[in-house]
Amino acid sequence: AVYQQLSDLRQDEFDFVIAGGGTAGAVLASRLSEVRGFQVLLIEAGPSNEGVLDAEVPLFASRLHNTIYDWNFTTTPQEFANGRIVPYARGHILGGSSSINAMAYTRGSIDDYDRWARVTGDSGWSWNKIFPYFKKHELFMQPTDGRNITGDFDPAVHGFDGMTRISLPNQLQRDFDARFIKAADELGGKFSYNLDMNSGKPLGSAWFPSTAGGGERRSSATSYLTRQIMKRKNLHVLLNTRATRIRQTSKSHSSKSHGPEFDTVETFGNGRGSRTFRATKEVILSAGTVGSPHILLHSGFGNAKELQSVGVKPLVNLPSVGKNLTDHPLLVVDFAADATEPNVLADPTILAEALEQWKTSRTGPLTNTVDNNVIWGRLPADSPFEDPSAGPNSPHWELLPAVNLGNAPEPHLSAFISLVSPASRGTISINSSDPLDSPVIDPAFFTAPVDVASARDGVRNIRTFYAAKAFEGYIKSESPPSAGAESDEELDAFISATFATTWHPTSTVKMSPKGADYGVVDPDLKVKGIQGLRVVDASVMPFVVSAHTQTAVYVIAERAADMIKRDWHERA
Ligand SMILES: Cc1cc2nc3c(=O)[nH]c(=O)nc-3n(C[C@H](O)[C@H](O)[C@H](O)COP(=O)(O)OP(=O)(O)OC[C@H]3O[C@@H](n4cnc5c(N)ncnc54)[C@H](O)[C@@H]3O)c2cc1C
Repeated sequence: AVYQQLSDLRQDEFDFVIAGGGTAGAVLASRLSEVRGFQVLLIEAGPSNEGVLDAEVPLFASRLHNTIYDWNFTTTPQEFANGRIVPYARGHILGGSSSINAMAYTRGSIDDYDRWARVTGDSGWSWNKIFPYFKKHELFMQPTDGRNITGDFDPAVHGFDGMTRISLPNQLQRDFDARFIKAADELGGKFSYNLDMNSGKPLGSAWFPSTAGGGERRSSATSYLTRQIMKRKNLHVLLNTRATRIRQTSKSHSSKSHGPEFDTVETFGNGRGSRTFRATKEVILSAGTVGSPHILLHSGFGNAKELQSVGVKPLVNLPSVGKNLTDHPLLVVDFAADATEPNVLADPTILAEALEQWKTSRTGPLTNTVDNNVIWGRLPADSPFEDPSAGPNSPHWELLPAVNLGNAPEPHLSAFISLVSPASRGTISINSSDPLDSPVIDPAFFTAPVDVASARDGVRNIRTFYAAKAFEGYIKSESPPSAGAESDEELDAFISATFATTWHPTSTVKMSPKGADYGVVDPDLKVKGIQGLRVVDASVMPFVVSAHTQTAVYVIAERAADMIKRDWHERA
């Protein structure tokens, strides 16, 4: 059942209490409630995703920023940006960031997951062991325009009966998509066509799949918390309620070998007072890379001195909480182009027609996400920097072409450049003892010089790609503010003045080997040194994957659900 407010829920005790109904939280609630004997409570700070049109129409994704469906965070002033503050969207809605994201469906490389296995000492996180979970999550389907996609993807690496509908672009972009493939063939080498960049070897140019299968957004809420699943008597979904702290109670167990048990979640419901919920089996934090360390810090988990300095009583000495924040910075380079693709979002007449088409048949321009194509590449082999990537299959940058998007009325072609193997590390911290205050978010973008080098390399590579003969007569010239920036210094000034985020923060509650004196959770995602508490979301990644992060979160949650079921000797 779904409860809109705290007072609607009668029960106070459950087997599992999950804080955060986002990407990972919804997967866990769905999978754990497959076991009829498990009573599961999912607590989400935001409202329902039901009936939110902007969260259904793929091309409307950007309209969800700065709304009630976004936490509307901002970063601290960023040093490399001369003190500029960067907006930092996070989903505040059932389905979390999967309900507001750009829907790119990318897994990362073999090396990304094999590095996780290596640094945690758990082979279960390796590419080969995780691979079945990609298939369990994915329901790959035909694009809604019905075109023949043979040769555009490799069926062997996809799942066809999983939970989340995935597809290649639902509609081709006239003028552009064919030229993109031609350019890849013409230039070859690092730009060569890659049949399927979700094979674990993403480098090269490829078609770009998304979680907009069937022409509409598929989030963890629409795919794992369907109406049918929501009818389960043992599944309770509480909306509009914040988890504020994790606590011990008089009922908590404690043992010398396993430490104290944290079995209770303190909540606050939208101005309607607070209440606690007890988990007889486990509390699971799934509040995301910003939310999970925020709750832990306010509960007294962290660096004792730092907690004391803001008036929080230290309870569990875990100095890594909130550290290692890793994110992918983003740049946009624009080109004037002879692009005849309609600018749907900027023209009210075209938009009205496109919306009608979407409503009647889930076809047309609104079914696509911002990009149909992608290029993944690496810094040159002779780069003087220590390689921050997981290995030779992991890209340093991603180039995403977008046609006629944004408010500029004149035809243009953009390239989004995302730095997907960054070396910079930031922090999530708190500056008060009030858990309702916003956390302090400092991604410390571009504090590692290799990230600046990757950004310059990305800009230079999109220029090389767009200079292919395939684009002759189509691309006219590069537009300001990047136009004319050639030297390292000129490019650095452009990067510093304009970079934003790709919204891929991870690693603030990172995994480390059992027994390690760093990290926050063990490879089974249990918080070190205590009992009864796991963290399952993007925050546990020991390193960010060199890809958009939602798919990695889905497979973390799928594996976690299996681990939890196994621990409690239950099977669906
Ligand atoms: C604008 C945007 C665009 C993106 N684009 C893409 C993309 O195209 N492809 C891709 O792969 N990835 C993308 N990402 C990243 C991806 O969506 C995230 O990595 C992933 O969804 C994170 O999952 P999560 O479960 O860790 O956190 P989330 O999905 O963010 O879930 C956390 C949930 O916890 C809730 N919560 C937080 N604090 C509390 C609290 N105290 N009490 C109760 N509930 C709480 C939140 O409201 C939220 O619902 C994007 C993200 C954003 C924000």
